Amino acid sequence: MRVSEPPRTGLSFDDVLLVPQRTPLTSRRQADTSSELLPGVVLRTPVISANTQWCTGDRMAVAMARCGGLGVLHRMQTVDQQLAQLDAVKAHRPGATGDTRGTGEAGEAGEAGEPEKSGADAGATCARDGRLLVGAAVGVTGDWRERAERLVEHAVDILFVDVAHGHSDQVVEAVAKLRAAYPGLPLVAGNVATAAGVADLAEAGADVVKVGIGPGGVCTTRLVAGTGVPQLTAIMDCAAAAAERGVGVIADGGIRESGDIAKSLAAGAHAVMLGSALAGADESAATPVTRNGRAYKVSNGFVSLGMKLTLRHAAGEKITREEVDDYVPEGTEATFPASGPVARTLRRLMGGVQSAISYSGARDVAGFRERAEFIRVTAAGRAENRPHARERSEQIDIDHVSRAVGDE
Ligand SMILES: NC(=O)c1ccc[n+]([C@@H]2O[C@H](COP(=O)([O-])OP(=O)(O)OC[C@H]3O[C@@H](n4cnc5c(N)ncnc54)[C@H](O)[C@@H]3O)[C@@H](O)[C@H]2O)c1
Repeated sequence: MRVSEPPRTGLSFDDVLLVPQRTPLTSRRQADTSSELLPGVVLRTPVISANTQWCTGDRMAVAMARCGGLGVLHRMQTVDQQLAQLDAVKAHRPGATGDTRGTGEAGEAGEAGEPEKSGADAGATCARDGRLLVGAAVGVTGDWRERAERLVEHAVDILFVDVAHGHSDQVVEAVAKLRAAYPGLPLVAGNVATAAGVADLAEAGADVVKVGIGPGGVCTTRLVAGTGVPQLTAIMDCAAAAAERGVGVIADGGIRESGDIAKSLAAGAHAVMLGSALAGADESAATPVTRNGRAYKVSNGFVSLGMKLTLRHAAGEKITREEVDDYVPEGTEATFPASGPVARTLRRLMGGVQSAISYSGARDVAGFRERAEFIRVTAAGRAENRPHARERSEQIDIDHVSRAVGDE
């Protein structure tokens, strides 16, 4: 056993605030949230929907790409099921119908996720062939090679090698094999929480590393395994190592509000991955339920069963009680309040990020990363951060505002 000397402090999102700085902007709408995840892949909304069974299927992947973000199809299903979802995303015709993100007025970046009345997918994330860009997850055991091969045959744009402990020999070897088999294919690998993890995955051939051990909204790794690095420190450590090697970073987990997205980008992430924050959306793969007259979406069993049993269940096999009892889950099932179209959530989140960029005196994400200054806060500071005048916070109740503008 050793304790790092001098003892290091791991910081979480709530441990810091961004210090306001003089801005040249006259409106937050002038701030540009675009971020280059990979050479040639720019996300106008640097948000990726999580590759979990209760977040990203084809509906969510289409909606995310149309809003300028990205969806990653989960692997908690058979290869054929995942391919059917991939084909469905690729069959979507940008501009075919409705609600997408606008380009904003001339000279302004516009608000992310903004519906565009003309129906054109103007700000959508597209591949070179004009179809929507989409990612898909693979593991490192079982049929993973076949899964990867068939996803590539079906024109997946980015492969995500996603394993709980990504800094393992097994994952490093899998990434190296995929890199050798598909030299030009964008590869994301994770999850890790240290500079050493980034170095090994980058060396193996990952273009982007996914960062986060245990911060997720439904994750219990830190309780079950007592393991993890507070997420802001993990992002900062990993982003520094990634910058040295010219690879990207996705901050995965622990983000509840737009301020946390802003802090992640300021700390060096090129995009964030959201699960719980998007799972209540109409397009999420979670199951809709109504309880006491209110609409919710619920996660659907993967967490309690784990990867192997979930895959057997998806293939129609019977699972015994013993097998379920033998599995040690590192997560918890969850219920998410229904939150309407994901475009609405993204618009709100990106509005917050635009505010953060302008408060830091920057115009875009690159400038934000350079200029941002974090100040640590105490418990008293954290208490001050939240609305604390009850009558006033009731006055600005968001449901009340929605009703007033006839949003519901
Ligand atoms: N990063 C996190 O905090 C976290 C924690 C738990 C699960 N998850 C997510 O759950 C999903 C399933 O992940 P998974 O890894 O269980 O999938 P999986 O069951 O496909 O496991 C992949 C391989 O990693 C090995 N593995 C898993 N945890 C390990 C550990 N602690 N040490 C060494 N090897 C380990 C497994 O034995 C297996 O060989 C993924 O999406 C993952 O990101 C994430």
